[in-house]
Amino acid sequence: MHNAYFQFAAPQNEPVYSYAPGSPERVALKKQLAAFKAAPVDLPMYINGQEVRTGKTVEIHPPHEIKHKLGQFHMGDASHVKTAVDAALAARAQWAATPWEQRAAIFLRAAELIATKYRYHMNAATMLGQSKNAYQAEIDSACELIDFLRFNVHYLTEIYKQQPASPQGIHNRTEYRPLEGFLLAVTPFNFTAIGGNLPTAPAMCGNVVVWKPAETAVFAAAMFMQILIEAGLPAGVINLVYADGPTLGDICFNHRDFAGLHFTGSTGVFQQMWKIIGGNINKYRAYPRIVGETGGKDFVMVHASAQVDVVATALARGAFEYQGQKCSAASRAYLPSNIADAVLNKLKEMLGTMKMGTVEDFGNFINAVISERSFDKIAAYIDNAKKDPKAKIFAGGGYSKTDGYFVEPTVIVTTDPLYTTMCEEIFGPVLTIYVYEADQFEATLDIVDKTSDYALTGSIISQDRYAIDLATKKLENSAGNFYINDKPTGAVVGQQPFGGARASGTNDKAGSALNMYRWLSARTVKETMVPPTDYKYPFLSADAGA
Ligand SMILES: NC(=O)c1ccc[n+]([C@@H]2O[C@H](COP(=O)([O-])OP(=O)(O)OC[C@H]3O[C@@H](n4cnc5c(N)ncnc54)[C@H](O)[C@@H]3O)[C@@H](O)[C@H]2O)c1
Ligand SMILES: N[C@@H](CCC=O)C(=O)O
Repeated sequence: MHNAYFQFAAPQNEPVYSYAPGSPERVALKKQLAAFKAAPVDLPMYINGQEVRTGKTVEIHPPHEIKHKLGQFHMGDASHVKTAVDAALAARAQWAATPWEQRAAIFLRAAELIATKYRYHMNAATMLGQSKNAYQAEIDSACELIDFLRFNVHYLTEIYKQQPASPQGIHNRTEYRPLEGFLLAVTPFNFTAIGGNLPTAPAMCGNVVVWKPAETAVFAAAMFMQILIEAGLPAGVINLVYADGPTLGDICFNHRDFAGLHFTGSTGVFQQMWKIIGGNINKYRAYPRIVGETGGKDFVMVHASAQVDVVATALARGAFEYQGQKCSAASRAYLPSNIADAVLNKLKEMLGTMKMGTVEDFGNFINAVISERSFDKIAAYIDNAKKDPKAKIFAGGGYSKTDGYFVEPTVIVTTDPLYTTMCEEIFGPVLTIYVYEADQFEATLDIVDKTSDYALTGSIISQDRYAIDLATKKLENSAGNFYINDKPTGAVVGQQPFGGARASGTNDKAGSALNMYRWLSARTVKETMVPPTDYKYPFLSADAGA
């Protein structure tokens, strides 16, 4: 029974802990890392609120310490995907009818549990499973995930308030229903927060979800699922399955009740899914909503007026934090000839101080890349650059997979603005730099715009306001998130809604009201207080026959 309009506190961004030497959070996190390393985990799927163990197990190893076994997860097959879809559909009616304040409370409670009781569990699982240092885990698996949960509750509350006008004698209203069917959330390895956001954003809206995380991120995903259950998420609302992509797609994309896809990952996989959904369009009850945030080839454009230290720092952080495995990572930069040498030398000096190794050693800025497949792909790009006359390895270039998948932060300088590594997404710690004549700023902006099919993030670094204005205008379509005098990474929920256009995705801006609208289907209801009782218009009765 609703007998009040409920309000939720306006959300604030979760404060980022520093993990500085001697801090209590550093002690607590190290303790949790040690605990996880001492006791291997056995991770089930979660279908209809039940833990499902198949016995077909896949081992989990930290990418930076591949000989250590962290535990295992239980792989599912087509039958588990089917059961998950059935469980979701069975849960739908009751969940959709549950009042907003009750649904919201579950996600706010999950946010609170992560902020307090499970902060170090989430961070340690992300550090060990996905090879993130403490700071990178903190901004992801603690703060960004908490922010997604709290801010999305706020955005949805604001959406529900939006109502049409009602003139005298008529009451109009808009109801924001969940979609008719189930949602599929398919999530990438690189951000635990994205893994958490993709199933929960539609679920908040009253939808039911089948969630498949990347195999390399199962540890943190399962931890988050346990927290959702502890927070009171009813059985069947979100069903976490581990299945290979094509098997999952075969069941979900052929189902009459498939209502939408919430995807983040590579462009190729998303385009393949879209094609299959398009080919099956006659099978569905309604047009599925398709939201996908995908790859990037993110740029840093530097003007002749830029400060050397600002540029070198933006490149060092933007390109190499989390080993360049952010969709937003700077992977191509354009330096003006007047400061290029100074920037390159400063950058090399910074890279020389970056330590690489395990996540337990908090002195390491660089950890491992996610998998052997990824390592081999990155190493091939580096090897090709070593052989190509158009490219020169300016810094780094080394790699080893003896103990873990380690790739040195690598800077390639090229004489060709269309060299392969200026165009293709590598998704590793490789930055390619093209030096342009300082008086060719505007022509180089055209090159920046046309070089890549992607349009995710980009930066302009300049002290000249006219140059900033020109770049902002000319690169309007080149990046969904555009930064002025900053690195192109590190968007914060509620501050820089995130997403790109062109081949980078549908630009529905994760962590914003725009995204929440995609999971709602509006019904408009008009009620007439005193209905008319005669079909004739007034003018007909007044001048009858004239
Ligand atoms: N734009 C963004 O907001 C954003 C954010 C994070 C990552 N990314 C992108 O994600 C990519 C890196 O993540 P990744 O390596 O996990 O991406 P990926 O495309 O390899 O995998 C993403 C998800 O899709 C699944 N998948 C793969 N093939 C499938 C298939 N045929 N059918 C169904 N599911 C399938 C994977 O198992 C995983 O769960 C990069 O391209 C990066 O730019 C984009
Ligand atoms: N919020 C992150 C998203 C990165 C995606 O992989 C950023 O802006 O760097």
